[in-house]
Amino acid sequence: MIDVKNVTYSYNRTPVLNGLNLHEAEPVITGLWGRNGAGKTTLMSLLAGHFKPNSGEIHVLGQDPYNNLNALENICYIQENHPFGQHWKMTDVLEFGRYFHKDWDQNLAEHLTDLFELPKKKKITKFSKGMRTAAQIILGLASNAKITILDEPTNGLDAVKRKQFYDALLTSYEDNPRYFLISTHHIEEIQPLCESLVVVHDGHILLQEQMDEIRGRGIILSGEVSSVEKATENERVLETVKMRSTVRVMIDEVFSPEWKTIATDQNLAIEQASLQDYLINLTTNKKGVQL
Ligand SMILES: Nc1ncnc2c1ncn2[C@@H]1O[C@H](COP(=O)(O)OP(=O)(O)OP(=O)(O)O)[C@@H](O)[C@H]1O
Repeated sequence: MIDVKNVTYSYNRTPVLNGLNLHEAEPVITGLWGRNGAGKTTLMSLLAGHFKPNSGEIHVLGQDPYNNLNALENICYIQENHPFGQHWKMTDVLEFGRYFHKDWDQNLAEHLTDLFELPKKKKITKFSKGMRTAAQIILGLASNAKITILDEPTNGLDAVKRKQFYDALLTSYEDNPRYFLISTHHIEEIQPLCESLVVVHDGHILLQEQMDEIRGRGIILSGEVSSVEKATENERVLETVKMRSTVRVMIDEVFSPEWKTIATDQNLAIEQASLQDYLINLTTNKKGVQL
């Protein structure tokens, strides 16, 4: 579905993506995570054909998306602040969607407009932030595009609306499996929806894995310094927090019965790291924090 090979991209000679590779052959809901400025939006813009890579190749459904109307027929990219026309109302948004997306689902668009309680006759410029976001979501889901890219789609949505969006996304995906790439800073919340996760860091893909596998990663051990050191001496330590005579470390391992046994043997407390904390530690160097 998408194939990104060795792509580099710079803004005014400042490199942002640096030999980035990403491949996905099947329809899947993929979460895209990275720290601020990691390059998520740049990657999404390249996939949507908005930019041309400085070097490397991008193929979306077998075609180079840059300046390619044929390829763009199958791509729906909803930016964080999607540009709506100055005088647009919801009826214009739905009209726009119907015009630009050949697989547009008008019934779904109408249903979601009602579900999100969006007034049809009010100008989008007069919408609240959450209402604008909901309008963007409607464009993204009802497009039915084979490649649907959503940049921070839940920004400004309250908890009820976020749940409605997740349910609508899953139902729409079950009806019509396609490639969804969804960038987020709130990985804990969207991880149940995602079958895979891509992490961008330092201009390349740090991780591309099945969500089920990543969910199990990150173990936190705490106890006496010497016992923790013994248990973790051959491990990749992602974070160390010293508290007088005890220490708390996160290691890059899968939470397992074997590790529970090791912890019990060494008289250590053990817990599974949250996905968010694991990813933050994977992309920062927080070793040696002293409390
Ligand atoms: N139009 C631009 N001109 C110059 N530099 C830019 C431009 N857009 C982005 N950048 C820079 O490129 C880098 C990557 O930005 P990008 O928006 O792709 O990151 P991101 O992962 O989406 O970040 P965030 O999570 O903060 O939205 C940042 O250092 C940013 O300052």
